[in-house]
Amino acid sequence: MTDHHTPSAAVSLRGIVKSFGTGDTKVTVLRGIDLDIYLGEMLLLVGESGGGKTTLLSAIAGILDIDEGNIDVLGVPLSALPAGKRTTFRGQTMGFIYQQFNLLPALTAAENVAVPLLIQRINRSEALRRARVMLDRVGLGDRAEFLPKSLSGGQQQRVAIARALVNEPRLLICDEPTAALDGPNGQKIMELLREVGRAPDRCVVIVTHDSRIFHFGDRMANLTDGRIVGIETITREGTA
Ligand SMILES: Nc1ncnc2c1ncn2[C@@H]1O[C@H](COP(=O)(O)OP(=O)(O)OP(=O)(O)O)[C@@H](O)[C@H]1O
Repeated sequence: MTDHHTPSAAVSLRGIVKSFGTGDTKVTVLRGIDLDIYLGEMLLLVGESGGGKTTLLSAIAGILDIDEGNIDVLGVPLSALPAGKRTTFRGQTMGFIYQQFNLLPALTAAENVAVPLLIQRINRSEALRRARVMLDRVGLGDRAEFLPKSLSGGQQQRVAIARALVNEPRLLICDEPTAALDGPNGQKIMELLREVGRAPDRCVVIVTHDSRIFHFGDRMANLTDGRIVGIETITREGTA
C-alpha cells in the first residue's frame, strides 16, 4: 500500500559532478549535487549567476552527459541510458519552457502547440484538436489561429506553456520562464504554471533569478558554486 504522506521522488540526483574543458581550462561546474524533486511539487532552483543551474537542468533532461553520479527520473536511471533511449524518454516524459518562447514564426498558435504531438506521429487533426484544448486551458482559446507575431509576450509564453504541456509530461522543466516578461505578466505566468503545470503525478522545476516569483514555489533550492547550499520550504498563506 502506498503511504500518501511520503512524497515520492520524481527526480533523484545523487553525487552529480560535471566539468567542462580539460587541463588548465577545466572548470568543475557541478561539485556533487544531491537533490530529490517530488511528485506534486514546484521546485525553484535559484543561486548566483554561473552557479550551474542551467547545467543541472540539462543534466536532468538527459541532454548533457555527467562525469559522476546518478540521475533517476520517474524510476528510470537516466544517466545509464544510451543517448537514443534518453531522447525517446525525454520526449515521452518531459516538457520544456524557456525564457525565449521559441515559437515557430510561420506556424499558428495551435500548430505550434501541436508540434510535440506531431513528432510523436499523432495524426494532424487529432494533434490540432488536442492543441486547441490546451490553448483553451491557458486562456488562449480565441487565439488558436494567430501567428506568434500577433500575440503579446505574455500570450506567446502561454502558447509555449501549452506546447510544453500538450503531451502531458510528468516533468516540466522551465529555465527563466518569466525573464522576458514584465512584473504583472510574470506573475500571471507563474499563476498559470501552478494551475496547469502542477499536478499530483507531475513535478515542475524552475530555474529563476526573479525574486518576484519566489513565493510561487513549494520549495526553493539554492545552487551556489556547484553545490546545493540550502533548501527552503515556502509557506504560502491560504494554501494547504
Ligand atoms: N558547454 C560549456 N562549455 C564550457 N563551459 C560551460 C558550458 N556550459 C556552461 N559552462 C560554464 O559553466 C558555468 C555554469 O553555467 P550555467 O549556465 O549552468 O550557470 P547558471 O547558474 O545557469 O548561470 P545563470 O544564472 O547566469 O544563467 C559557467 O561558468 C559557464 O561558463
